[in-house]
Amino acid sequence: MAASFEAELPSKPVQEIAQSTKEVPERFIHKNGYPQDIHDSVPLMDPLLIDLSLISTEAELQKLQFALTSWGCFQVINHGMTSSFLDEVRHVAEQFFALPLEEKQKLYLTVYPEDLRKLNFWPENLPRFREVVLEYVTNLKIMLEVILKAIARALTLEENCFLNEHGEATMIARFNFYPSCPAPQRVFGLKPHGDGTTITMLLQDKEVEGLQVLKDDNWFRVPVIPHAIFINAGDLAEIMSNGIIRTAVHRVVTNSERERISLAVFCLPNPDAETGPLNELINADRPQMYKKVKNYIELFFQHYQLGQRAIDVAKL
Ligand SMILES: O=C(O)CCC(=O)C(=O)O
Ligand SMILES: [Fe+2]
Repeated sequence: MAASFEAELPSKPVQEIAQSTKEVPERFIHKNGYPQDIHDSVPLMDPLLIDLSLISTEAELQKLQFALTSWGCFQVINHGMTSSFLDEVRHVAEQFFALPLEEKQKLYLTVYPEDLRKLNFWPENLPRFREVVLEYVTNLKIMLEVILKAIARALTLEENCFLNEHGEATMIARFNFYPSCPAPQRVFGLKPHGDGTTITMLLQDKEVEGLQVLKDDNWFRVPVIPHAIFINAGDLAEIMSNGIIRTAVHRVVTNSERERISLAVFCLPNPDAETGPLNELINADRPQMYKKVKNYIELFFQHYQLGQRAIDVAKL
């Protein structure tokens, strides 16, 4: 139910709807047998913590390899950002959602490349918003490189190969707001999806759980670890790794008690460049499984609208 990229925005933002009524509009009711037991019976997953300060050690790279190939996600700690700074990021996100509607509607933030930052569209009435968000994404940009290098090493490849295939990163920040919901058994916060990214870096709500990940046809709750950043591999990591990394399919469930906020930063390759499986990962045992793709995000949203997955089109 969170507002997603522009194409998906409902006519009236969900935050406003939740404020004006306790009835859930029909279009939010999930049609395909939403399970009643979404919360209690879904097990908690292992946190899959990766310590970035130890990322060049064999032990950490092995954990990363396991996380990428079996789950497609992990959580990073010791990333260099303090807990109080992460709280400040959450705080500006909360302030943002308290703004009048016109200010919020303008927002969909490309943060990299820098020349595509349309700072004039950023909320003006929040004194610390720009500064905090810019500091946060500057840190994430550095972290993206560290992670792409670590992913290469975890797959026993030369450390720059993912980074080179990726090229200059596009990074898009999206603030998600999930109101408390009177019918959590029947309404998703976000329906099951894989992201159309290389990786997505998510700052979760500090207290309210809601994110779940699919593994071998079973859902697992992602634990809230306030000082960690949750990283999920998207379709482009699956494509670049020729299927060795699995996109983490995930969903967000709602609850009737509390609202939830998260900040997702989507990391994508340059949309004008072709991105495909790394040559190092194509061989007689593992033939090329995906086509090269260009401007994948567009393909992604065309399919998302139809409830389909773009990665299926990219498969050979
Ligand atoms: O809010 C979350 O926990 C997940 C958000 C998400 O999956 C997305 O924005 O694509
Ligand atoms: Fe997502």
